[in-house]
Amino acid sequence: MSLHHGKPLCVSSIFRPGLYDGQVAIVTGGATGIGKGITKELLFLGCTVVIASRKADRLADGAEEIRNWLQNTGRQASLHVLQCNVRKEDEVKNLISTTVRMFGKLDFLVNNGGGQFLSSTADIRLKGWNAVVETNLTGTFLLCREAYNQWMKDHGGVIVNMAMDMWKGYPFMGHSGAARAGVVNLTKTLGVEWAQSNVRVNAVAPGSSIASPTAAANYGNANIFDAAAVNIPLKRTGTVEEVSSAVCFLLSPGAAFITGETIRIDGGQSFYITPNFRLSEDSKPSDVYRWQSQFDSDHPTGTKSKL
Ligand SMILES: CCC/C=C/C(=O)SCCNC(=O)CCNC(=O)[C@H](O)C(C)(C)COP(=O)([O-])OP(=O)([O-])OC[C@H]1O[C@@H](n2cnc3c(N)ncnc32)[C@H](O)[C@@H]1OP(=O)([O-])[O-]
Ligand SMILES: NC(=O)C1=CN([C@@H]2O[C@H](COP(=O)(O)OP(=O)(O)OC[C@H]3O[C@@H](n4cnc5c(N)ncnc54)[C@H](OP(=O)(O)O)[C@@H]3O)[C@@H](O)[C@H]2O)C=CC1
Repeated sequence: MSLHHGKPLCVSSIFRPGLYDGQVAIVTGGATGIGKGITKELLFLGCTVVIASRKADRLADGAEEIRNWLQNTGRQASLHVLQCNVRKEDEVKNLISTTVRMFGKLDFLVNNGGGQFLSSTADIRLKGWNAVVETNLTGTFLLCREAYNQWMKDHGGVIVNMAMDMWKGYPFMGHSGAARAGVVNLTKTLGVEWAQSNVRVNAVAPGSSIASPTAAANYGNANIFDAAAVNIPLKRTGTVEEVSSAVCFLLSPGAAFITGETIRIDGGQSFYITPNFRLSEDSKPSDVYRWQSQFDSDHPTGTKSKL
């Protein structure tokens, strides 16, 4: 246990220290929110981690914070930063080839980077639809394909993709719901196709409830995640650590016989009834369709013929 301002810093990864010694991982979106949590835990467990996303300043700030955090645990971070927009094929190719060149291998890929904006589906412009689908589905596809073709096909590896609570559709995030459903399906396909190369491919599906300041800023509402708690059977929002531990499990030998799977991390939210974003209270009941009885002669459109 190391000291932090004279006090022991409590680090509580459930996994054994050194579990990922000598391993190399890429975590997209690894400088903020959930991705930062995953990066910290992988580093703490001994992994070399490359974090990658669009914004250089975000990557630099996140890396500095992570390095300081890890130093307080008494470990040296093998943390590296590469700029990459997952929507750009050349940048994805470069991310994988640079990582393999620098570290000699690639054991883990965590496709965490992504997101969307809130909008009724009727109002989404084609450019916005494409931006969200390219970020979440096409970006995941490109990273998986390049990781496989450039390294994992011949050496094995583990991939974890990011889905969301879109199981009942996702009102006001129709673009992302559709893209993440695609990610879940792609995960199953790759789990089967790449099993022959000893590559496992799984996903996690956090509920709409993993509080992080960067995520909340995306919606211009710092409290957006608090509203979710009433809809969660476990009666609270989730933490980045709770997503990270599921990711670390899927990457670990403990999950050696799991592939093509998506794990829900949502406190039971997706099995419960209410979505985060509700329809207008003004909406009227919909039209009813029913058979009319042959005796219903009073009904203006009733039929007297036998059904
Ligand atoms: C809370 C519930 C659960 C939370 C789950 C989470 O995931 S938390 C994680 C939360 N974190 C994240 O989600 C972070 C990552 N997310 C993002 O960076 C963005 O949401 C992105 C995915 C749209 C990419 O953005 P970008 O800047 O690279 O995109 P671009 O410049 O290439 O073109 C974009 C086009 O999309 C449209 N459009 C964009 N915004 C809006 C809007 N507010 N309104 C309407 N439309 C909007 C617009 O058409 C625009 O083009 P235009 O018509 O203006 O020429
Ligand atoms: N928080 C939640 O409740 C939930 C989150 N999720 C998903 O989990 C993931 C992490 O979200 P969270 O940490 O909460 O939110 P953040 O907004 O903090 O994280 C999003 C990350 O993705 C990166 N990113 C966005 N677009 C791209 C791109 N085109 N190329 C590369 N990187 C990109 C961003 O970095 P940069 O801006 O530098 O590119 C940022 O680091 C996302 O996919 C999100 O949609 C899913 C369900 C629920």
